Amino acid sequence: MYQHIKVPEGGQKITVNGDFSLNVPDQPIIPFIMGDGTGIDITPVMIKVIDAAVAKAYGGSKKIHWMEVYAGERSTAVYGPDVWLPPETLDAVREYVVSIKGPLTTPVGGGIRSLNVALRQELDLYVCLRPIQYFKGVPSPVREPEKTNMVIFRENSEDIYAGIEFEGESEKAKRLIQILQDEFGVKKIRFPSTSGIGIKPVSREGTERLVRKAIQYAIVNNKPSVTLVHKGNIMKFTEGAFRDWGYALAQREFGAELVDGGPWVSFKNPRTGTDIIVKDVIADAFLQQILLRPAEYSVIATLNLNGDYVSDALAAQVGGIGIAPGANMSDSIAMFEATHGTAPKYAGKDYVNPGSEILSAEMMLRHMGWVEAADLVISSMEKAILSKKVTYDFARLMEGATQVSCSGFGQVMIDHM
Ligand SMILES: NC(=O)C1=CN([C@@H]2O[C@H](COP(=O)(O)OP(=O)(O)OC[C@H]3O[C@@H](n4cnc5c(N)ncnc54)[C@H](OP(=O)(O)O)[C@@H]3O)[C@@H](O)[C@H]2O)C=CC1
Ligand SMILES: O=C(O)CCC(=O)C(=O)O
Ligand SMILES: [Mg+2]
Repeated sequence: MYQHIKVPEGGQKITVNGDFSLNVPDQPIIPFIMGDGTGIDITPVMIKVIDAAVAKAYGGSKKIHWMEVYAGERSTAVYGPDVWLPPETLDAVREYVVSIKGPLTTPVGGGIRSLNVALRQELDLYVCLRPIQYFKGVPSPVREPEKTNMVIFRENSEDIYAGIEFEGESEKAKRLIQILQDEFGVKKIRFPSTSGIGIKPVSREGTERLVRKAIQYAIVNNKPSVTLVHKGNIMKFTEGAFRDWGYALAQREFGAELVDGGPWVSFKNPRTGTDIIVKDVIADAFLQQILLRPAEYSVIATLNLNGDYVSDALAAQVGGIGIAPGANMSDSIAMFEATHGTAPKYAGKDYVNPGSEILSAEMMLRHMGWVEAADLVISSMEKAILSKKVTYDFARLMEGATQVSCSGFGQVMIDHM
């Protein structure tokens, strides 16, 4: 049925019900993308650790059947020189519902557009969910890292990531600038003859579906607040509109009411009766407040570019992007992936921290309802860190640590299960 994807025998598909709940068989087939760069180091370690956790948690009654699907450099090797994202990869990710990927390279300036962004857009994985959690013993640049406890909902389908860009001095850029000047009265393009032009679409629908998910998450997980992070003072009809549409949604769909005349709004959590405040903050102020007053923030809903910046910044506060997991989700499909990239200087050296991808897989197990295996991943991660047998990123900041390799850290985790 597929050209190059080999469907494992003995496994079954995860399926989705009408209410978007999952039917997860005991032997599910999970597609994975190995990833470029350090993907070849971390993905096999992730698989080994997750297989060990599942085997230990369920005594052999459950098992994941991993199915490699291709994107990035491995895809060009398998499908041909210019095939970076074969259609059958998208088909398989859709068909098998839950998947995981390693990082994929995107060149700066010219060259292919991001495959990571393409996967999110093609599959309409509109939520990028990135929890920021502190593990005891992890070295952090801040004094009280345990106060940083947030969950980022990054809008994943719009904003400047739509890739509508025209190179400076190209015919298209010149035409667009001409139209802006002639038809829209634009006078403020400082150097029109050499300006590249980028377009930033942000819609009400896109904002509402993201903010709705963030508020629902706050309700289910009994969180005290949802903060809309934006740069709406400068970009009024994109980032400012994100804020306004977010507040309007909270009022319309969740019955939130103005706090002290607004703009903050608040409503009672229907499950627990506690207050949930929906507030907003401008992105630059947010970036200093997460260092100075992190405990004031809980669930974060933000646009695509802000979410990208904020993810790495918050990850650094709890130990870095070596331990920063994530998921890309639509209502039905979920593709898990680390926050970090391919770290090319370390590729193939069995060196980097596999923690982000392992914790992304932990989110995947929880999403599948395999809570016992997910708990085992978390507890073995905690014990591994407390044993101080850690990869270079933690070892260089920890006193008395023993530095282990990428696969070595996976083994330390397994030894602690
Ligand atoms: N979702 C995805 O697939 C993503 C892909 N990318 C792509 O990755 C490529 C490289 O991007 P770059 O900007 O260098 O960002 P990276 O996230 O790949 O690396 C930046 C730095 O983060 C640290 N780091 C990254 N991964 C790990 C890890 N597993 N363990 C410990 N530390 C880690 C390293 O820090 P140090 O030098 O201090 O050791 C590294 O030099 C680009 O092509 C980019 O587009 C980027 C982000 C996400
Ligand atoms: O697509 C890329 O290469 C970068 C993506 C990224 O930085 C992210 O998803 O956080
Ligand atoms: Mg990023």
